[in-house]
Amino acid sequence: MNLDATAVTEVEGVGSKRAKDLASLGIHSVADLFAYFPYRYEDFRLADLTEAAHDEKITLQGTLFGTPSTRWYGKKKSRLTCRMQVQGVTVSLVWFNQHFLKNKLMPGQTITVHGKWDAHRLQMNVERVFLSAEEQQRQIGRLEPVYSVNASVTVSWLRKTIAQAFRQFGGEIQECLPQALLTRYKLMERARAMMLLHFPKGWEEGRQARRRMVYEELFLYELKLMWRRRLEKTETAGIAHSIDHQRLDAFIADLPFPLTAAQRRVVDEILMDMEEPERMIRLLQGDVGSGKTVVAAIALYANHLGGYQGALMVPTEILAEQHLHSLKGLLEPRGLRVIGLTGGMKAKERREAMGQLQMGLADVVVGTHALIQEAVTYRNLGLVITDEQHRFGVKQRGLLREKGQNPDVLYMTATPIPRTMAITAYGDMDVSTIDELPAGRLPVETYWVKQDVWPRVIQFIQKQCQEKRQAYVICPLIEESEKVDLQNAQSVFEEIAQELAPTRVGLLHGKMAAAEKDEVMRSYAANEVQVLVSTTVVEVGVNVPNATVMVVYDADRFGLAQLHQLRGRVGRGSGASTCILVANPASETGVERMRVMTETTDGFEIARRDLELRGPGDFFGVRQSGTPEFKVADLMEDQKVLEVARADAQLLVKSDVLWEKEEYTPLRRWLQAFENAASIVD
Ligand SMILES: Nc1ncnc2c1ncn2[C@@H]1O[C@H](COP(=O)(O)OP(=O)(O)OP(=O)(O)O)[C@@H](O)[C@H]1O
Repeated sequence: MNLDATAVTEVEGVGSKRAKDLASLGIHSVADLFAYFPYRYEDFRLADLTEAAHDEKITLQGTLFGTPSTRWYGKKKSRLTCRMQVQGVTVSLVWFNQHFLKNKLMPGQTITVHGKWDAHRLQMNVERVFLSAEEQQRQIGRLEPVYSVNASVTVSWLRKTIAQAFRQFGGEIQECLPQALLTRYKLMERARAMMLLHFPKGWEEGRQARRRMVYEELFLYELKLMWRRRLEKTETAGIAHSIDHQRLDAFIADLPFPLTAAQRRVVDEILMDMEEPERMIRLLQGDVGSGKTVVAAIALYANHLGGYQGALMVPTEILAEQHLHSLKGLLEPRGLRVIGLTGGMKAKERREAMGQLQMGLADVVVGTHALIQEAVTYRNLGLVITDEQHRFGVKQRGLLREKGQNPDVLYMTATPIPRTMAITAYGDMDVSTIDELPAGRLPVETYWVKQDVWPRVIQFIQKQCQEKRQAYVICPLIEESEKVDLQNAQSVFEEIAQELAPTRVGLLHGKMAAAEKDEVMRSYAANEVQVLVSTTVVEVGVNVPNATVMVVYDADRFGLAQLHQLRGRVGRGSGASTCILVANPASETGVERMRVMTETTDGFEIARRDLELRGPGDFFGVRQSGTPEFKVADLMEDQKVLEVARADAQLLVKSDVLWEKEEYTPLRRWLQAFENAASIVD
């Protein structure tokens, strides 16, 4: 029996109305119902009063004494109190708006209560009460599942429905993991684990059930990634680039600076991949300012030497402009033709650029998403380098494949992420890391100041400008408060322009026309404008090495990853740089963020602290879409399991047993179903 194909209406007590309610929670089949796990458990084990923590929910059993009393607040609101002797201590019980209980509470009676414990007043705010002996016996020691529900479904109805589903269909739950893995990790069977996750008999059993389901979830996830990678690598043959190493080495030797050891290493990794006939799908991660652009330029040149066109795709037009400029500088002296292609270009220019790509007149193109739109065709695209921000997913790779192109792909990310995150987010890629900054870089001195010293911050900027340095002043802008934020940026701009006159100050924000933005950015890069007041459009990738001051206004409104990116806009040359965070944080997290920023400039460390402060869900929410929400696994807690599951999946994808042994049939089916779907979904 296929539980995925069994509708919830097959469960007794679920009619079409109820099925609709369940659908609103994303539950359609019996399998969905089983996989709708509780997010926590109500604990009905009796608490030890000496250990009960303040504000925690606990369960107590004791003997009532004295008479309960009710106090009324108006006609509807009441507060019922009663005293109870528990483990030799007198505690007070409080019920809100349940005056009708008064007659049921008899002095001398033993009852069990559950609710929030106030350890200072020795008082419980009672949520559940169990009066009869049978009721108490049934409830004490239980762990009751709590589900996330909405207005149309209650927790208790869901609990009952899931229990009913187990009675009818629990026996149909199929094992999906091979026996070898179950034995190796002493994992319990799938059916039992699912049952116990919903209805644990005790904590230890619950823990074991969870362990099993976490492993399964992470293993299947990794297996899917490994499988996708294998499909892409083997079934779609890549390009075995033939690279003229002599000319490439000459190019590298002619760069204005020697490569760092880390750059050299990642260049070798990339070249090796390119020379292989298998398709390259590689992630290049490096901290801000670590010099990824030049690595990209080298790869593009190598690709050209093998006779192919290359593309560099970036998230904003400003960046496209900047990279176009620097790639032209590096590659045109070598005889390459480098062109730009963005959505903001005039129709005629666009047509011209597209024509050059189609005819093979252009060797390298730099642009935004416009690069892979349907109308754009390439003569022979051999390498696409792209930015993490708009992940060039399976869908986009498919788009190119449909055009008969199967280029190598290199992703660049300036948000270094901890290893576990990299494994989950980029599990289907190889990873190269630049873990070293160019020599001579001074760490950016970072200060956190309160808003009342703003005039002194302006003075500081002025002083730097007198020394011919440049400064950024960044103001937050978010959609919800866009209007006010824009006004704010505007008035900060006016204030600074006035204070610093005749120093030239520029303003940049996302609402400006593309040409206007380009012009402001160009004049800033050329040092015609010395101070740039901007909303976050400069966050990623902008490179103006002469800028040495970064002021972030209302810094607590930015996340850590963003602050790190912003700070990375300075300290890109040999001059000493300063970052000033102006903030009066309203929350503890805000304070903590400021603290982290002043304590470290290491992007990996900041990513780790960010993760601690926000939890992985959020981390991905901002940076990545398309990263899975796990049902049971928790990336922070289950890192080790993830690593193990990944290694197991990697091994299995390469091994023959997957295809030959009977016990692997469920996994095989699962992968094949996924293979069929892979062409439709990303
Ligand atoms: N090996 C090197 N030695 C000295 N300077 C270097 C070296 N590599 C790169 N640079 C310079 O360092 C600066 C930063 O490089 P780049 O713009 O490539 O950084 P990035 O890794 O793209 O950083 P971000 O992600 O912050 O934009 C540039 O001005 C570049 O010319």
